[in-house]
Amino acid sequence: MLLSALLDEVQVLSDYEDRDVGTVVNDSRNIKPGDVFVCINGAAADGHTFADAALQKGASAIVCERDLGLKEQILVPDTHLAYSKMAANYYGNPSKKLRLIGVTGTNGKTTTTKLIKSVLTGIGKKVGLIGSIQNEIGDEVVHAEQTTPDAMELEGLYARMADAGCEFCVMEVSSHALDQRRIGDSHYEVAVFTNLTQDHLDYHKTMENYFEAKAKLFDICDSAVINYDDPYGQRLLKTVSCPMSTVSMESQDADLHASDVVYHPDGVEYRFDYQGVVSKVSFGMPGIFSVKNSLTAIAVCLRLGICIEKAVDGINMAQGVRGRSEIVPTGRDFTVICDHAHTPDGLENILSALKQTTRGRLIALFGCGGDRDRLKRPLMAKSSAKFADMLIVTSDNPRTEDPKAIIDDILPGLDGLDIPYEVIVNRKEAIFYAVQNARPCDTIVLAGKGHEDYQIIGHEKHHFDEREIVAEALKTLS
Ligand SMILES: CC(=O)N[C@H]1[C@@H](OP(=O)(O)OP(=O)(O)OC[C@H]2O[C@@H](n3ccc(=O)[nH]c3=O)[C@H](O)[C@@H]2O)O[C@H](CO)[C@@H](O)[C@@H]1O[C@H](C)C(=O)N[C@@H](C)C(=O)N[C@H](CCC(=O)O)C(=O)O
Ligand SMILES: Nc1ncnc2c1ncn2[C@@H]1O[C@H](COP(=O)(O)OP(=O)(O)OP(=O)(O)O)[C@@H](O)[C@H]1O
Ligand SMILES: N[C@H](CCC[C@H](N)C(=O)O)C(=O)O
Ligand SMILES: [Mg+2]
Repeated sequence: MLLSALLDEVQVLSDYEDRDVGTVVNDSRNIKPGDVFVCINGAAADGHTFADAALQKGASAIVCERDLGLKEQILVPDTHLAYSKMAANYYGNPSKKLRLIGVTGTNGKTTTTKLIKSVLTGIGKKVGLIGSIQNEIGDEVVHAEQTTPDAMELEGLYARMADAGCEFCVMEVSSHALDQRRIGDSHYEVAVFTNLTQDHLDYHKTMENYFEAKAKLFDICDSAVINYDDPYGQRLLKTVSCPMSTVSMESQDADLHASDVVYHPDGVEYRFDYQGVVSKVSFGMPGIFSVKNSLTAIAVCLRLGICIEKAVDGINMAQGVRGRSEIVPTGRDFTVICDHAHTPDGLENILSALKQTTRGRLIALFGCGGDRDRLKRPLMAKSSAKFADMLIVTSDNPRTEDPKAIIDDILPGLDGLDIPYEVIVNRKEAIFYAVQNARPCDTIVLAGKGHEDYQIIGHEKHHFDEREIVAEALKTLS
């Protein structure tokens, strides 16, 4: 591809000689001869320091933000932006061939995107999906390493979706991706805001920065669906200028308002009113957030022009989502639930929901991810203690942190609270303990890892599937 074509619509501040180049790469370790290396000043390193290494591996051009004194350099004002635009150019701007739906918010992105895809697929549409569990091109599954992938991977996925005939792409848009401009010039037919509660302050530092990152999605969309009950949702309502629908469980002022909610151990039922038409939903995932996420998915479908009956039918037929309130079979008189709650708000939601349907003790097993927001750790303990009868504090993905030090950050959240708890650092041993000590009618919630089938210790991923571990633990029972 010609360098000039790759740089189409990229603001370039220096002269360069046009030539054929290879692909666009932002990691010097992956350079092949002829590639263009883009220097990104990241959280852990400054890509500009790897320009020489990239040249030694045969890079044909170096895109950078500051003068490196190299004849191969191409100066741009913002390399994040240049990288994502070059990625789009490399793949022929495939997002323009798709109807994009972007979902952002602290919790509920994976569940809501899955539900939207489910409704669209149910009416015969071919749909791509990008998110934390996996990426999907119709029925084809593509491994996902991140919630919102790096720009080259993202544009590559868009291209595969467009080639495969997908009309829609439903995607989770993380605050990191918005901040790092991984999504480039993607433009969304519908942008969705689920909620904003504490997470990722290691990266964003303040809730205000975190909110501002999320709010960027609403500058690049044709229409929006916003959670009316969330204080940050209320702030968005005042600033977003495109057409929008609001969803609420609390206020009749919202465009879609859920009422007459009935919680079952395995699902929810509710009614909602939309422009004077009352519809009834019966959705097979439990908990208050299942009402919120399904109502949000319905609002998105209405924005896409799908009729209300088809949207509601789609939700009524939708399957649960892996690792979200997932019941792990035990064949015993106690229940094990595997859930991805990994924030104070997520834990409060799952545990308050299960409290209503648990006749025995509600036991919450959780840890906190390493190399992630430290400030949320004691708050997660406090949230769990609000509704659980007993806690088992253990590890999540310790990553490069000492698991015991993470637990030391969690425990102060329990100071002064009268709740029994056990600390078992090894998560497998903790799950064994929970299963071996379960009593009739207890519910054990394995929180935090959900769909993950691995545990990250240091920089390594080890196979760790909670469903398998529960099955192993059950075999030890008499
Ligand atoms: C904090 C964060 O988001 N970091 C992401 C970011 O890395 P970065 O730009 O900060 O990279 P860096 O390590 O500082 O290096 C700077 C530059 O030097 C380059 N480099 C580095 C070393 C070298 O030898 N040569 C070289 O060229 C790097 O490739 C990079 O371009 O860009 C990288 C490429 O896209 C990502 O892989 C990386 O994700 C890291 C692994 C990560 O853990 N991200 C998490 C926090 C994340 O993004 N999570 C959200 C989920 C949020 C949610 O929904 O809850 C997500 O969207 O997945
Ligand atoms: N609307 C919601 N509000 C609050 N909590 C929710 C909501 N939906 C789901 N949850 C809780 O949060 C957990 C994570 O949900 P989900 O995976 O859908 O969120 P996410 O935004 O995709 O998370 P991630 O940050 O990992 O991408 C669920 O397992 C559930 O416990
Ligand atoms: N998308 C979230 C997922 C967290 C999952 C939890 N298991 C953890 O490792 O903290 C993150 O990357 O922060
Ligand atoms: Mg997700």
